[in-house]
Parts: sequence; structure tokens; C-alpha cells
Amino acid sequence: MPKAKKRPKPVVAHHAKGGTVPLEGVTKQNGRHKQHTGKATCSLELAGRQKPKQKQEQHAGKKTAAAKSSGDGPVLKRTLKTHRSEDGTAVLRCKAVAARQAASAVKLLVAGDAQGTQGRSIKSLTLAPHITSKKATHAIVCQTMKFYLILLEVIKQAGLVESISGLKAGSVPEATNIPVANSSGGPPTKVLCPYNMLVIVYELLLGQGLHSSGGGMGPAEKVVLKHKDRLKATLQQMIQKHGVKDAQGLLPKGRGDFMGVPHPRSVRVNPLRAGRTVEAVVQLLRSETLPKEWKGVSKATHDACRQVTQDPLLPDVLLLPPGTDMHNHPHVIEGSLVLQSRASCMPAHALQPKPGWTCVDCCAAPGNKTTHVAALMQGKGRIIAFDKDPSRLRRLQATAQLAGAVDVIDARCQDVLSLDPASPEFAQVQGVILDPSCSGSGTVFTRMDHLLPSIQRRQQQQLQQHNQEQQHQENAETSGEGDSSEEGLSDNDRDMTEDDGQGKDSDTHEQHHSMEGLEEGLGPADLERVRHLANFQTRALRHALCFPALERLVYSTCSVHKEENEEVVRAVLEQAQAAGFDLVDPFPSWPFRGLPLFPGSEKLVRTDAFRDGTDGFFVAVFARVKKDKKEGSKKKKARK
Ligand SMILES: C[S@@+](CC[C@H](N)C(=O)[O-])C[C@H]1O[C@@H](n2cnc3c(N)ncnc32)[C@H](O)[C@@H]1O
Repeated sequence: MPKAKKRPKPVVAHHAKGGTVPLEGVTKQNGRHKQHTGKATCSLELAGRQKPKQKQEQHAGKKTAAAKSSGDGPVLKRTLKTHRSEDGTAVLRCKAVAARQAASAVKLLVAGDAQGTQGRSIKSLTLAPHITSKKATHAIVCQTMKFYLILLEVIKQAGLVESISGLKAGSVPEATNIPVANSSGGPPTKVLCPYNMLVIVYELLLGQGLHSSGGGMGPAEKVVLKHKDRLKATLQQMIQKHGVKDAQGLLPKGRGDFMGVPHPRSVRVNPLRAGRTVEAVVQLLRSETLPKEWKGVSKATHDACRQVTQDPLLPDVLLLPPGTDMHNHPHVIEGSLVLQSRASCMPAHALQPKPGWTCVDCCAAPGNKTTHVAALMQGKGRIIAFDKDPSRLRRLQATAQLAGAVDVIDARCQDVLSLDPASPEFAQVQGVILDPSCSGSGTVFTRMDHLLPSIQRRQQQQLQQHNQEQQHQENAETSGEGDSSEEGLSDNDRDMTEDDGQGKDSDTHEQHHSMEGLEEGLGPADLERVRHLANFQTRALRHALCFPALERLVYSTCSVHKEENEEVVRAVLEQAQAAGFDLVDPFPSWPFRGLPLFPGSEKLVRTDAFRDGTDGFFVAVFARVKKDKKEGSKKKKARK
């Protein structure tokens, strides 16, 4: 029977330059929110602090929390039902908490998008441990982001605020507050958080609606409520002007019914904690009835666990129905199961590490692959895990602790390019994982980055361009001008055709989708960014191939761009071959291969977000096939 476990205690990591880094914040699940002693209120700004009792109410309500991540319409309906208390205050508080959390997530997403970093995904922001109403928060964020441009337009056209420049992608607001227009025409007298306002306007126009509980409202809510008729009328005018049925019709074509790709939920069995075989874990999940104290596990999750299957390719990976919420499952909390995508489990298997090996994980945080390698090595051997980002290294340490792999993993805060592979301390390194920073384009749809303003804007522009081109062609046809289909292809179409090298015949439809908004949408800025990343990836790969005793190296990305994948491999292949390595096929039964850009690319592995039930991913394995000529002759000389 699983017992409720405490979260791991803070740990300490080595810092290359400065000794140790205290890892406070690793376990900030509890105690993050101070308690609020004021009156219950529906104010989004003021209702953020919770009493423990109200936390419990929320927790119990998780089971049926609204918030279908993929649905439209009033996302908080069921949350409201489950949290109903006699005077209705708990209902309003829960809604307010979810909305407040959603507003901060929207703010971070928009800021990251405007800076071009795309660092945090909707999922990571809304499913983080400190988020109390995960499903509701996730749903509000998805919906607000989906209608982001429309909501901005409504706010602007309704003249609600004097300036919304802070909300435009490309200019992250320095201050989060914006002045509110004074209805009497005088200077602005109030300020409000634009992201709160966006979420509230979403709720008013497209969600559950707003309910005033009397006093205690925050400024954003007050403003929105005051101008609600104007906002509603503005949206109606926009709908009429565009001749569409509803707000959904205002979305770029195809976006209305698309809210991510439903992948099976994959979990990896961690034998270092599970203490039983994968088959035994499958049996346990199918039959287990969790004790009542595990309130965080819903009936839906219980039922889903009964349908668990083993992945046909990766023996320690289990598959559950899409959307299964395993975050609060006891086996996840105690580290026996690790929430990890199928594709992300490929590199460790591709490495085929043996117990007792010494390995290096070059870009290791947050440590999913490091701990997977540790598990495959049965906790015997050593993994030196590098990451140059101290806060991410802290996450790696926490991951290692949860996975029961701290004794095996030596975490170091260091730029991998600054280490010397010829140093005696690396003389035994046999396995290397290189999973460097990449564009993440393969995870766009699972991360739901397609909801980010920059991508929505780009799609809008492409759609407009496409419509104009179509109009132009129709006009030309009517006026009798001919046009060959080849000439009719746009540069983007041509790029797509050239890049579309795999599974062309059987997978045209999926290929089309998987490229949509990715290769097709690589504008000059994106291309610049991808090339910059590819430059680092190539240098890191060259560097990582220099460990003298290296047997096997796995290079992986969650990108679909050939610049970060096949072209990186091609750039180092000659040097690798001269050093005695060659590409080998880690998964001969896997049908989907690298783009055919050079001989040997058939040994490369690709996964596709629309075809393979996981993220878009790339894996290349270099294995030593013969001794480095120079090394060999040195050794011969030494023997003589
Ligand atoms: C894609 S993530 C790695 C994910 C990790 N392999 C996992 O499975 O959990 C890339 C990581 O590389 C780190 N990184 C980027 N450049 C680096 C460098 N020059 N040296 C070391 N780490 C680096 C980033 O901080 C980031 O944590």
C-alpha cells in the first residue's frame, strides 16, 4: 500500500566556480502561499490567499474540476458546482484563485513569447506543484490564450483602457499595471493588471460570466463589470462585421477546433523506487484501490489506470488514456513512476548503458534522461550531469532525489563546453547523453505554444497572404492569364515539399499537419534563432565526441527542424568517423527515420507529434566501431 510521503528536503548542488549552491525552493510545494484572514470575496486580486480549510475544499473539488483542457465554453461550470458552500463564498474564492493563477500564467507566457524565449509552457505553468486548482487554471489559460488576440481587440475597440500597448507582443510591459481611462474624460485615476483584465474579460464574454459579491472587488474586475455592456456590444459588432456565428468564428481557420494533440499519457517505471518489475507495476495499477487519504486521485484516474498498457518499443514505459491526470498519484509522488513523454524516454534506451558504466549527461536539467540512465544502470556506476543554469540544476537535484539516484548522479553547474574531455577524471566515460537546448518545435502542439500571440499573429498573416494569393489567382484565371502549378507554389510551400522527406506516400496528411506552423512558419527571426541553436548543438556534439573511452553517444532534440537534427549530425559525421565512430540504429523496428539528406541518415530516428502519440523528437546514436587511429598507434607505441 502506498503511504503518503513527504516531499524531498532541500538539497545542495556543486557549483563549478563557487563551491555549493543552496537548493532552497526545490520543495516549495507547501507554504508558498501565506494565509489570508480577510473576508471571502470574488475579487481576483484580493482572493489569492487561502485558508487551509478552503484549500481542502478545493482539493476535494479537483475530482470534477471543470475545465476540460480541450473544450470550449464555460470552463468553470463544474468547479463552481463542486465548490458550492452555503453562502457561496467558497465558490467565488475557488474561481478567483484559479483566475488569479491563470492571470500570472498568461503574463509569463506573453512575456516569454515577446522575448522570443518561449521558456515556460502552458502545461508547466498551470500544472506546477504550487498551483492549487490545476485543471481549472489550465482551462482558463488555454481559453484566454486561444482568444487572446480577439480579447485584446475587444478591449481596444471598446475603449476600455487608455493604453494597451503593454499587451502587445514584442513589448513586454515594464510595469504590469496600466492606466484606466476615466469615463469623464479626465486623466486616468486607476491602474490595473492587464493580465487579470484579460482573464476577467474572457470570463465575462466567453466563459462562465462574472458574479459580483458586493464589495472587495479588485480594480480589474470593477472596470470590466462597469463596462460589461460595452464589451459585449463590441464583441457582437465584431461577429456581425465578419459575418460569423460566434467568437469561435473569429479565430483563424482551423484554430477553432484545435486545442492540442491528444497523446496517450506516458509514465516511466523507475525501478530504483518501484521495487518491482514493470509487469508487476502494470498489474498493480490495474488492480489497485488507493486508500482514501489519497484524495488527489480522482475516479477518472483510477479507471484510467485499469487500462494501462506497456509501450511496445520501450519496455519501462507505460501508456494510459490521453488526459489521465497522474500528478497526484502516489506512485508519481513517491518516485516509482515518472511523468515523461514516450519520445523523451528514447535517448536513455538508445544509449544502452550497462551497470557500472561512467556516463556524462552534457545538458542534463531537469534530469529526466539522467535519472532514466541511472535506472537502466540499475543504480550502479556514475553519471556526471552538467547544466550551466543553477536554478535548473536545482531541479535536476530534486529529480535525482525523488528518483532515488542521488548516489549515482554527480550534478555540476558548468558550461559543458568548458570541460576538458581529456582530463583524467573523464578517462572512464563510456556513455554520453547530449540533449541540448533546442527550439522545442516538436513540442509546440503538446506544449500548446500554438496559442502564443506571436504564433497566432503569424498564422493570421499567413492566412491573409494565402487569401490574397487565392484572390489574385482567381482574378488571373477570370482574365485568362495562365499559371503553372509549380510557379504557383509559394516559397513556403516549396520549403515544405523539399523538407518533407519521410513517409511522404503514406503520411501526407500527418506530414502536412506536423509541418503546419513550424517549417512553414519559420520566418527570418525563427530561422536565425534555429541557426544560433544549431551552432551550439554542433559545437557541443563535436566536443562530446572527444571523451577518450567513449563507447556510445546519444544526440537528441525535441525539434522537428533539420537544421537542429540531420544537419548537426552531418556537420560532425566525418570527424566522428575519423575518430572511429559511426551512426548506429538504436531502434531497428521503429519505422520513421531521419530526413534522407546524406548516407547514414536512415539510422536516425524521428517521431512525429501527429503520428506517433508523442512529441516530435530526434535521436542519433554514435557508437565506437573501431579504435581512434591516433589512439591505437599511441597505445601500440606505449606497449612497445
Ligand atoms: C533540453 S534541456 C535538457 C533536458 C534534459 N536532458 C532532460 O531530459 O531532463 C537543455 C538543458 O541544457 C542546458 N544547457 C544549455 N547550454 C548549456 C551548456 N553550454 N552547458 C551545459 N548546459 C547547458 C540548459 O540549461 C537546459 O537545462
